[in-house]
Amino acid sequence: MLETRDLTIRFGGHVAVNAVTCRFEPGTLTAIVGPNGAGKTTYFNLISGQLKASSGSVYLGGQELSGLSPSARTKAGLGRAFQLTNLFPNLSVLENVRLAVQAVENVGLSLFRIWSDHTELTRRALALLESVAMADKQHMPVASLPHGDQRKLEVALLMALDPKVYMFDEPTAGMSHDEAPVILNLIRELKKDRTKTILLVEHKMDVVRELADRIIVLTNGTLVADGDPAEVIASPVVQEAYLGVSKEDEKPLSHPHTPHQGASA
Ligand SMILES: Nc1ncnc2c1ncn2[C@@H]1O[C@H](COP(=O)(O)OP(=O)(O)OP(=O)(O)O)[C@@H](O)[C@H]1O
Repeated sequence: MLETRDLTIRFGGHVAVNAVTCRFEPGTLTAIVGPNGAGKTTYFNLISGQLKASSGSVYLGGQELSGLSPSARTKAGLGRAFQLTNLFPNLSVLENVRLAVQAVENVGLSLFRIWSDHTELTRRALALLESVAMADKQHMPVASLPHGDQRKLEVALLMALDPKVYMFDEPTAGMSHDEAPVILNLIRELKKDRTKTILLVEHKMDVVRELADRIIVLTNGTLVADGDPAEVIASPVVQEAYLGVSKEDEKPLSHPHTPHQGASA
């Protein structure tokens, strides 16, 4: 179980995440919604360690993660999408995924192991690429991929880690109508594994309605609603004050935008 306790960050005088205490259970997909600037991405950054909290703590399976680096948190089981800028832009799509699989397998520098495991690693890397419908792009350099493919590759790399917790920050943002279903299908598949905890920041209300087992609402950095999706969506306070949409409305919760630099998932 992932847990935040009184998690808080201040930027100067502005409290972007304000004492958020919340538990996320395995087998549950929790959607995190709220208006632009509510603190959703910042909350993710505090959990994954990209930002250092002003106060409060993060626990995963009882282990305190506060103070650990993002990579140490990844080792502990937190899965936040890679930023492609951290990859090898001139290596191919397949080579990048194979490196991710290899890193998790801890093959190390034994030349014999690398050679003998090569076929198996390639097979696993290809299977991951197939799951994001990118096997046909395996030989392309990562740097030359269009935006939608880059986002799909981020998800393939995340799956290579096989984390306990999957954190998706607007996973289909900027994708075409053809591409988005690939990612949504993958999330549907991941949900079937009851050992995984999934967090999803998402503006698209129809996606939230379909995928979420639970919704939490942040506004001005504060947790203002938490519960069953239908109840949270229907609650007058959320409808009127925070979402600004009518019950039947399928419009986004707020306007999608480009994620902040250094904070994309
Ligand atoms: N590194 C930073 N320095 C200063 N202020 C920041 C920083 N990161 C975020 N903020 C501020 O914190 C607040 C929360 O931003 P955040 O991006 O977390 O909101 P969000 O809910 O993810 O919004 P959106 O839906 O637009 O993505 C905003 O007022 C933002 O300007």
